[in-house]
Amino acid sequence: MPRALPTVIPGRDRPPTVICPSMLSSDFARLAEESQRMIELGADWLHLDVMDGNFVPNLTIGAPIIGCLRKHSDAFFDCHLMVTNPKQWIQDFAKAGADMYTFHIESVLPSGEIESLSSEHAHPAVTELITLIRQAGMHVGITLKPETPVELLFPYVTAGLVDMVLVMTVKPGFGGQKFMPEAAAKCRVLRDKWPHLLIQVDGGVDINTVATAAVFGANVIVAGTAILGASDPGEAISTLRAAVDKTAVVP
Ligand SMILES: O=C(CO)[C@@H](O)[C@H](O)COP(=O)(O)O
Repeated sequence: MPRALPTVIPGRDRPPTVICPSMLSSDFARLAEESQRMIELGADWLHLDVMDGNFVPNLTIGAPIIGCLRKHSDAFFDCHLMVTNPKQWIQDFAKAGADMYTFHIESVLPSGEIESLSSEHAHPAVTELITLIRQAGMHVGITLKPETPVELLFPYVTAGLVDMVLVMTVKPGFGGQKFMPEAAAKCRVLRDKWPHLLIQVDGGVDINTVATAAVFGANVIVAGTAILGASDPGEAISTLRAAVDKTAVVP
């Protein structure tokens, strides 16, 4: 069983704020220590970026490292798969102790077809992948690159097939890039349609840009440089959380 997802607080217009340091910005040689430190400083989840050097031009960690980390941490492992074949790694990640398995829709849909695909009908390859992730005992996250239309995700959210949508606010592949507000605007479209959906943003999120993401409706915040690169990461976590909480309407 994966660790539980946050539940909606009565009277609030969206699910609770979840702060996820991106461990891509940590010293990988000290991953266990750094992960422990993030949780002690108030982080909710650990965001683990998995890159295969093919889907994106960078290579990071895979299931073996995540399995090693699991021996040192009971935290929620939020795994973002930037890989060409997400189906290939499902069992390995489930065994390694991943809680959330977030895949890119672009890695499942044939690239030449993305523009012409319907936003009304689910694609069988995507639903099959979602079923396999769930059967393996993980929560399901779906994500998209900044240039991919958000409407392509609608069939899976409408059908209640996914637990979280990750809106990428940079081109996936590297930490330390500039936040793209036009990509973050996809959160508004999702939040208006699904008030209780977990909506995650990732890429260039810091104390200056987080309010934009939160006003658009994001409640799950990934930050690498802004937390792990801060002189006081605990303060950075609190500041990000407070900025998001401030935008949540309490009637
Ligand atoms: O997935 C990615 C990059 O592809 C991110 O998780 C980055 O690691 C975020 O880093 P910052 O932009 O916050 O430095």
